[in-house]
Amino acid sequence: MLLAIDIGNTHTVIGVYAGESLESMWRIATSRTATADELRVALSSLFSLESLAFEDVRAGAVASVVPSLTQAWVRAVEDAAGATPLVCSAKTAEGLFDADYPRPAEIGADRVADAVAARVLYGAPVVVVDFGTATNIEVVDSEGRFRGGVIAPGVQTSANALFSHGARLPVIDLVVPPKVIGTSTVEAIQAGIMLGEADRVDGLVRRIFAQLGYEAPVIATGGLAPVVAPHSSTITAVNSELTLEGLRLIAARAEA
Ligand SMILES: Nc1ncnc2c1ncn2[C@@H]1O[C@H](COP(=O)(O)OP(=O)(O)O)[C@@H](O)[C@H]1O
Ligand SMILES: CC(C)(COP(=O)(O)O)[C@@H](O)C(=O)NCCC(=O)O
Ligand SMILES: [K+]
Repeated sequence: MLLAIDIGNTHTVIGVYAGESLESMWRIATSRTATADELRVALSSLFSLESLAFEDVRAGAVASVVPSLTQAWVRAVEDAAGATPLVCSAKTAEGLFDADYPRPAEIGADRVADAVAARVLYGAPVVVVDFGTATNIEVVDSEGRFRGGVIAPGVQTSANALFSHGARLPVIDLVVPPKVIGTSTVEAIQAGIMLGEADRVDGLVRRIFAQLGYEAPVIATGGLAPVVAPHSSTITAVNSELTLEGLRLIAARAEA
């Protein structure tokens, strides 16, 4: 089995693969100050919850965008599974990740994994929109090369900024309102945040197509993808496992 861990700024997603099949997937809160011991305890409870055994883990792969947690997770996987995980980056994904980009080392590991999975699973060209703490877009051109993309505030991040600066504004649920013209404060904010997000992505994707000179399938992933994607006119598929799939592909290639 492969233990794949995607450490995002808000959530850490943990996947257990048997070959190409994702057997278990858990989403836990990312705590920036967690220690390797705490992470090992978390891993061990999740494993026992589904009667999985550490002995069956043969390899690990980690994509981290939270530098303070990378080593803690590496140690937790080593302690639990006895295997040193591959740490995903533009460099360790070499062979699967071809970047036409000035400084590949600065690309977030989740973006590398997303781009790899999208190209392998959907072909090139392809665009990924990852709705997390940030809403980021990855562009893979018709030659299969990562060309760069977009980093914008994520849905919850934008909403938080609005609440903290508007003295009279209530906290809202991140759901899409029935109509764009809000007839209450809550609906008006939901229209601004949720429909605004779908339209912002569509506008950015159209600009990306214009720059490339051609269109491409657009794959949505990240916590809020299922909520926003139905309201977008450019997103063609939702794949909530895209980042984990990228880790699986990168780890498989590193082993071969
Ligand atoms: N399963 C879910 N259902 C609804 N909203 C979610 C879910 N998971 C995450 N979110 C929302 O998406 C935001 C960030 O998503 P996530 O993909 O976890 O970010 P990151 O990859 O940056 O950790 C969270 O702030 C939360 O509001
Ligand atoms: C863009 C990100 C903040 C997205 O993180 P997430 O929303 O998944 O928590 C992350 O990929 C990151 O820190 N990237 C480094 C900068 C870059 O990719 O250019
Ligand atoms: K993201």
